[in-house]
Amino acid sequence: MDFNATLRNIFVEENDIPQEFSLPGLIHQREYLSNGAMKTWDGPVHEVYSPICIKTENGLERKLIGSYPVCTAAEADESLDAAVAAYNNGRGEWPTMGVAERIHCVEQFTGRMIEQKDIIVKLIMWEIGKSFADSVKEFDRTVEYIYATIDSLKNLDRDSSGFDIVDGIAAQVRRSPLGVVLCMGPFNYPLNETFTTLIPALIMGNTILFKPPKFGTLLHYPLQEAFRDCFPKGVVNIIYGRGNTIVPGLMQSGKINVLTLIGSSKVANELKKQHPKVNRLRAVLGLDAKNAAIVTSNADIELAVKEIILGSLSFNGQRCTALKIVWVHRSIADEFLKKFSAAVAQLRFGMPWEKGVSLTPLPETNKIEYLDSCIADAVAHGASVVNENGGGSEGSFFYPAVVYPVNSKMKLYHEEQFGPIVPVVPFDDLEETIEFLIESTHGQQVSIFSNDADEVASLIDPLVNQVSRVNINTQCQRGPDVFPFTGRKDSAEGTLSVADAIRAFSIRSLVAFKMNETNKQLINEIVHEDTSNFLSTKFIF
Ligand SMILES: NC(=O)C1=CN([C@@H]2O[C@H](COP(=O)(O)OP(=O)(O)OC[C@H]3O[C@@H](n4cnc5c(N)ncnc54)[C@H](OP(=O)(O)O)[C@@H]3O)[C@@H](O)[C@H]2O)C=CC1
Ligand SMILES: O=C(O)[C@H](O)COP(=O)(O)O
Repeated sequence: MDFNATLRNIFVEENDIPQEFSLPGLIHQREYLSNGAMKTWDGPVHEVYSPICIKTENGLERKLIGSYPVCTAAEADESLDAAVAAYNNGRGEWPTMGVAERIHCVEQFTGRMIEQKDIIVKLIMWEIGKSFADSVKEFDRTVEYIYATIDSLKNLDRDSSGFDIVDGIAAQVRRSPLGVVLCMGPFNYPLNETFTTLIPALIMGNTILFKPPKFGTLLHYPLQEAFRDCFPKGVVNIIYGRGNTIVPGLMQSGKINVLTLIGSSKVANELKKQHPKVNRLRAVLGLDAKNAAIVTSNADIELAVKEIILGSLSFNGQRCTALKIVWVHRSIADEFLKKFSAAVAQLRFGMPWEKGVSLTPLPETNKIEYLDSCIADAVAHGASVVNENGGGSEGSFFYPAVVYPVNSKMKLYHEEQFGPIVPVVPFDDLEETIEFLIESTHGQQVSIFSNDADEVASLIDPLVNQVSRVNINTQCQRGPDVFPFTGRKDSAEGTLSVADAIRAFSIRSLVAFKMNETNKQLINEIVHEDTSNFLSTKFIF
């Protein structure tokens, strides 16, 4: 197959874009949601160019799809003040509202969100180049996550059975909100990763300042009015602009109580340092990873190839959970590489709306240059691209490269490439793979491929002490979303799953009663009042 010849057939002209996947014209947004109202913006805007390139008379060009405000620190500060006022030191309408009412607001919002599914899904596809099928999945999964969060909160509440008495003291545990949450997410799951933090933070009674990522901003517009209509004034504020210009001032103000960032550890560390009282800041972070696959001499090679293809190249490797380095026992390396390269050649690349495509355009404009530099560095240190056409690029497409043999002198051994390159490292002794994980600054997940029970068992213990999830004969992934999702070292802070996220965005406060006659009577009255309708009680674990 000639990669470049095939690509020439993929690119289309404007008029050839299938109608059902087109946007309803250019989407020029000039508003942002602050303090319960849409504020009109007449300042500078950011023009959004899709990673999807279109054939024009000037050659291939990223298609312009719309624009949005580039707010400044002044608008960000105003929105922050709105969130602070809505929280009102825990005395605002939202943090004091009963759980049942907050759930009701979130349900109403979700209903409105579902009405906007068509446009949101199309915008995910156009803004970040995710396949249409995967964009639909991202939307559906987000809605499921919201409903699961609601169920989880109801169950958390139901578990509270009044008071525990220890040493003559009765204590009730309440889950209280933390304050103002600054919420930021990455480009690769612009809807899902945002809502994974924003919704649990919101439902627990916190107020929100949300800044969408630069690739994946327009898709949040259809939700602005729903946020405005479903929540009290100032509870959700959305600010548009570049993170590096508007966020530092927010952190330096000391008014942010919780930083939640799904993105890179470099950004998270910088932002934490900017807070004047970092010990008063809670951070809930999902960060970068260098997840490894370990294919032992006892592996089912066909199965390993199938899983590692999915693990390393789904959405072009742009997943935090992607397999970003593959360790293969030297005795099976040739066979693995041959089968893996053949499987790569079977992957379909194409426009994101085409059925069955797995390789799609890359949104980051400097990405291809970075990926080329990784390959050049690996080649300079003795590796080569072993699959046909590997590393070729045109427009915003990059053909996956399988690079072998990778070693510790290379960037690809250490850095999170976050793109379609699969670095393969040969090993002789499993101890080498454990050493790699011990030395790594990351600690999210690992996948072991082996059919030997003793071998698998001998690896599990050392590996669970390095990463937060060990997958056996399967790729790394976040789901099912009810599983705890976190990481060690630089890969995370706090745990995100449905139930864990509710805990991450709240604090347990005690109400303690010395058990004398007066207090026994008081407790009876409180329990009676507050458990009459468990959902209306604010007394939850
Ligand atoms: N562990 C997890 O759960 C997940 C982790 N990730 C990680 O996310 C990364 C990819 O996403 P990416 O969008 O590139 O991540 P970034 O860290 O670059 O961006 C995340 C957010 O931080 C903002 N930001 C970036 N730079 C600054 C700055 N200097 N000051 C303030 N804010 C800033 C961005 O805004 P702006 O866009 O305006 O710059 C964006 O909203 C990968 O490392 C991936 O592993 C991705 C998904 C899940
Ligand atoms: O950004 C990511 O990679 C997501 O958190 C992982 O989700 P996935 O494993 O389901 O793709």
